[in-house]
Amino acid sequence: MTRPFFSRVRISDYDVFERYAEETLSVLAERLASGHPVDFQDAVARFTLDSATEFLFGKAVDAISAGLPYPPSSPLSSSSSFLNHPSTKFAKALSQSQEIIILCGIIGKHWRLFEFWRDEALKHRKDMEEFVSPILDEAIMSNRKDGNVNGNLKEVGEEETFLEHLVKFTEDKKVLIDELLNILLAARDTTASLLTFCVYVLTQRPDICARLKFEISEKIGFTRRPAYEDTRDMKYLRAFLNETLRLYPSVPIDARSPKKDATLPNKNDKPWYIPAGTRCFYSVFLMHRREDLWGPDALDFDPDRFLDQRFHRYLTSNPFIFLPFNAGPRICLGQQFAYNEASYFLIKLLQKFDDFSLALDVQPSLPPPEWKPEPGTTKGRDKVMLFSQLTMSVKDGLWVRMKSVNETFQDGQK
Ligand code: HEM
Repeated sequence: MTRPFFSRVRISDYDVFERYAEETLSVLAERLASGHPVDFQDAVARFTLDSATEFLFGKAVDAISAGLPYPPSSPLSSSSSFLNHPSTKFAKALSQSQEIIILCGIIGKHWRLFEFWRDEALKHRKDMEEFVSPILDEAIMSNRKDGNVNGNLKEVGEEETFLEHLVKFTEDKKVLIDELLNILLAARDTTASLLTFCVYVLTQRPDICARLKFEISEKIGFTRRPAYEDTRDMKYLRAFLNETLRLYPSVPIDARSPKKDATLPNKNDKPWYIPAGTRCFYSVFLMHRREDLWGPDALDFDPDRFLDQRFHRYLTSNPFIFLPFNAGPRICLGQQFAYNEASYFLIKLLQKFDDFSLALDVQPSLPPPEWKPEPGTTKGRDKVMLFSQLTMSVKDGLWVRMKSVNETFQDGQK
């Protein structure tokens, strides 16, 4: 019932992204103009939460209107209007539910003992339901009004939200909330992670930033909003997104368990025997950095590897070495939505900003100084601390400075 909703027409409706990208970029510009750096990771998590809730429920939680945090070292950091904003409650409940999911996954079947006295997720679920419940009621009522009580009209309507589509199948509020929150969890932090690491790379690689801007100037210019037809043909942008997902995959570790007893090949030895039901974890993060799979420059950030002969040499012949969205029947349903959303946001960002740099003076967590770069490893390469729960992020936010593109530059490129 979910799959038809992710059709091309639906996911290439860029109006959903426009409003929240505009709002996020103006909030960022305002804060930067006041002389403060911004936590880019926090800003894009607000953007992806607003776009995803609008796409799914037809109503955004409006997380961007809460404003942005100040660096923890700033005396302005704990404004009560920011901390008590209704969207902050929703976002916090979503993140804390995610932490419980991870714990539950790690502890496995003994998790029930931890919940002997109380349901750990209940409070967070209630906080989210407070927002979702009235929207559900409205969708159920309107479905009944349309005379579709028995759910006969199951095709996806043109202007329909995901929720309006789901209520044609069931009015069971528990099922509806589970479905919606499941997709929201899958959609928000993954795309926020991708955008965060894209900007981290831009702070390190002005050469890549210049090539992206060149492609934008050729295809769209610096004043027009991007359309689906523009982003579809932007090869360097897509290669940049893929290279970011290769070295900084949003989902760095994944797992599968076989339904029946199975074996896995073991290069120079007998195959591995995997009994049915055994959970096998694998690191997409490490696989994406292997020189035997990606070549001797596997550790270098180079989008061209998705455009030149290396693409055919390594990837066409062995496509399962690149798994940011996983593969097979349970491949990410939102893959195209994510590419569209990230492309849209990055184009708008690069149309408006320049000179991206890390604000290391306010960055709360930095890699320890003894982590010196070592050839053949990525130890000590990154200037920020990577952090991983279900998704990968920058520990304690990605604090950056960037400059608004000046008018002269814009005019010169038109
Ligand atoms: C850069 C962004 C994203 C990345 C890297 C990503 C990655 C993934 C991965 C690795 C999985 C498979 C998890 C597993 O092994 O079970 C997955 C599943 C899924 N993703 Fe995404 N995702 C992204 C964005 C999105 C978005 C924006 C949506 C929805 C709008 C979405 C919806 C889903 C859904 C519904 C599933 C479950 C599919 C199923 O089990 O059949 N994802 N995603």
